Amino acid sequence: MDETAEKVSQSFMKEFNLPREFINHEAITNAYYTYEKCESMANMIKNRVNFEPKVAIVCGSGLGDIGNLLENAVFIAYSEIPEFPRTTVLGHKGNLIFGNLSGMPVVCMQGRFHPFEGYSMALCTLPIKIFKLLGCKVVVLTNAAGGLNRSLNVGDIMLIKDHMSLPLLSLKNPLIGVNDDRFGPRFVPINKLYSKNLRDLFKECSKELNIPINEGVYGTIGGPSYETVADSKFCLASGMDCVGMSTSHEAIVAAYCGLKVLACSIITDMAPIDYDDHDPDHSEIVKIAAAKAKHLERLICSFLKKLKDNLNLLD
Ligand SMILES: O=P(O)(O)O[C@@H]1C[C@H](O)[C@@H](CO)O1
Ligand SMILES: Nc1nc2[nH]cnc2c(=O)[nH]1
Repeated sequence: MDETAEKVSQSFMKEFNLPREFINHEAITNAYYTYEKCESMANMIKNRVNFEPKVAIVCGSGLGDIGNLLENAVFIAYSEIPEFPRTTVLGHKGNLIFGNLSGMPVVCMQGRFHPFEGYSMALCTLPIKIFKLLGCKVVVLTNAAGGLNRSLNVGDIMLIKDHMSLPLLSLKNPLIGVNDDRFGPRFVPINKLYSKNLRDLFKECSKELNIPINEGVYGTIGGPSYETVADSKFCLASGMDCVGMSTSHEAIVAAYCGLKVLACSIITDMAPIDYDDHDPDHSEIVKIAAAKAKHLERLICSFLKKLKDNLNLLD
């Protein structure tokens, strides 16, 4: 660590009375955002909205319009919630929206936090803990992703059946630090992370609406730089079907907190696997996600309706 970073870290630890061993970025965040602090953030929100959501929807890049579908919507800007992070990325507005969607009480996160913005994984996933404390049972994660598998096309919807996260594999994990059992257990099995029951329900919606979907493995890289050709080839050969910079760590914290997870990618571009391939461009990615969001919105609405008729899946 350089000298300035060390000084900042020292003064932070002194201010919050953290022992020396909390030098890890994730551990510091987790030590700071205690269960009690998260509870008081959740209580502040409950007092504002007087509404108990059962499902949380996290909107990916360019997918924030999902939030505008909610009936009797109540908006809370992230800036109104003390100690909640702020969004910094184009296509991520920064509101929690509460309301009903297909008869299901929902909270929608219109804009997410990414590790490349400088936030720890633990801070990026703080909202998931808040959703748990608000009473949510399910989280629906959405994202914009680059297609690696050449059987995918721009505009396709990919239901995530599993993930591979390069940051998470290398000890950048939101659960690092002293564990509070009130959130979840120390060690978390994640081999069945993306609920089969919820995926089956989503597949039924796809058939009924005649909106084809693919199923595959989502890969997470740290970003904000996109992949080199060699990176893409490595990711593809490792079994990733598409690649993005979010979602996996959120899914892990959801599972840790006992929430069921459904996750979908919109393929907004093809990740470069040849030196002549097109450069990924974030403003294009946001435009394409927004333009293709209608099908995903219809699927999510139909999924919530089915979930309402199968509330046993929430147990
Ligand atoms: O929030 P998501 O995962 O949808 O955002 C994607 C991944 C990067 O943040 C960005 C790259 O263009 O879009
Ligand atoms: N290539 C590529 N395309 C994307 N589209 C959205 N996210 C990504 C990413 O991480 N890589």
